[in-house]
Amino acid sequence: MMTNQNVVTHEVINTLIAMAASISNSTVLPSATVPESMAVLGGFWGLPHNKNLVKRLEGAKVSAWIDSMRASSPTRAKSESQEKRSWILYHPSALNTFEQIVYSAKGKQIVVFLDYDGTLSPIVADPNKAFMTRKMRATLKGIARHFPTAIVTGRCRDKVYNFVKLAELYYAGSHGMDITGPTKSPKQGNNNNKAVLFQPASQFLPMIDEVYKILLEKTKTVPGAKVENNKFCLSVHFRCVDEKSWAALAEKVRLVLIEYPQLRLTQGRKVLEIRPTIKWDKGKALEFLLESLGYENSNDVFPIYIGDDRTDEDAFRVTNAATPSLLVLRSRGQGIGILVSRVAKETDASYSLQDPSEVEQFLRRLVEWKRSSTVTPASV
Ligand SMILES: O=P(O)(O)OC[C@H]1O[C@H](O[C@H]2O[C@H](CO)[C@@H](O)[C@H](O)[C@H]2O)[C@H](O)[C@@H](O)[C@@H]1O
Repeated sequence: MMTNQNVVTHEVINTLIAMAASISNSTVLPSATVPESMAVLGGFWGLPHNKNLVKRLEGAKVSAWIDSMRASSPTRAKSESQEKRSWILYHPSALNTFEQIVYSAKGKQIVVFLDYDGTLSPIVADPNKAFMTRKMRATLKGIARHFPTAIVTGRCRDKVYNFVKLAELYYAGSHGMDITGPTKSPKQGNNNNKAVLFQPASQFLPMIDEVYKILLEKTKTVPGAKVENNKFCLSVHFRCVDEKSWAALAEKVRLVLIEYPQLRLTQGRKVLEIRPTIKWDKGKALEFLLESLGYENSNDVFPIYIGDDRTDEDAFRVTNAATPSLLVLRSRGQGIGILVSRVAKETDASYSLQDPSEVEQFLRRLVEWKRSSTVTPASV
């Protein structure tokens, strides 16, 4: 006999899939995908929904998003914990291991990839005021003089350009869905770089704009909530929202997204990010840029990727989905990922730095190392 407990509806399965995806890789799968293997669980699609169970699962999904946002922005109290002390053994400071890093890069072309928020600029309450220091800009200028350098960010490309203001860099905005090359040579000469422009999600622009307007409207009653239009993706900010209202805000976002199965959601530092379901992320952007620079299948390149957020894991992590010959960082076995964090976090990065000021120190040492290693005997 069928009881309420064993009634598993299509909707419940979809919610379960979305929850599992949200927990494992922050991905909301298209609602149409119900694995056949799960049908055997019940084999009774179309029977009345168990509304309480559905509600509980939907609530669990919202809680999973919130837990994930919390995990991305843990409190400082944990920074000196035992956990951090053992974590650092596996993710040593890139400053303390600098010599080892540059030794591995010997004879190879270093290419530098940098996330923006939390990596080049400190995290602040107002996303429009996430300025980087002059010192950081000067160091970045030096870096770009010696190595191809790209900013890879969830931000809108124009907005991040206005913060960084360096025309000699590559920019990959909207989580890598909006890529351009330098418009100026780092050495002030002619710009011989081939023009690079890649926008794999252009067809989603009208939908993103539509969802932006809906979210603005739906979230306006939640004090502190902000919705940011990052061109090919959106961010819903929780940082200035009372934690008691986080679940309600996340629920509003969930309800809007039900109507847009072509969009998916990821969690960052007190932010929910909404973007197209295309197979494109910061890792793919890194591969694309290496390829544009002529380093496809090359052993002579040493990419260094520095980032602080969950979305940077796509670049740290092994990926061989689209281009099996190109693997990201660890799997290339020749580059490194550096996580910027004061606390222990699960990561595929090999090294760590504590904050943007340590990132600046690391980059400055890289410039000094390059300068000293290219000094010719005649110029000494
Ligand atoms: O890939 P990123 O460059 O790290 O972009 C991720 C998000 O960064 C920004 O939000 C974060 O920084 C804000 C300013 O410090 C902070 O207020 C917010 O809480 C952080 O999540 C940016 O505003 C978002 O649009 C990006 O998605």
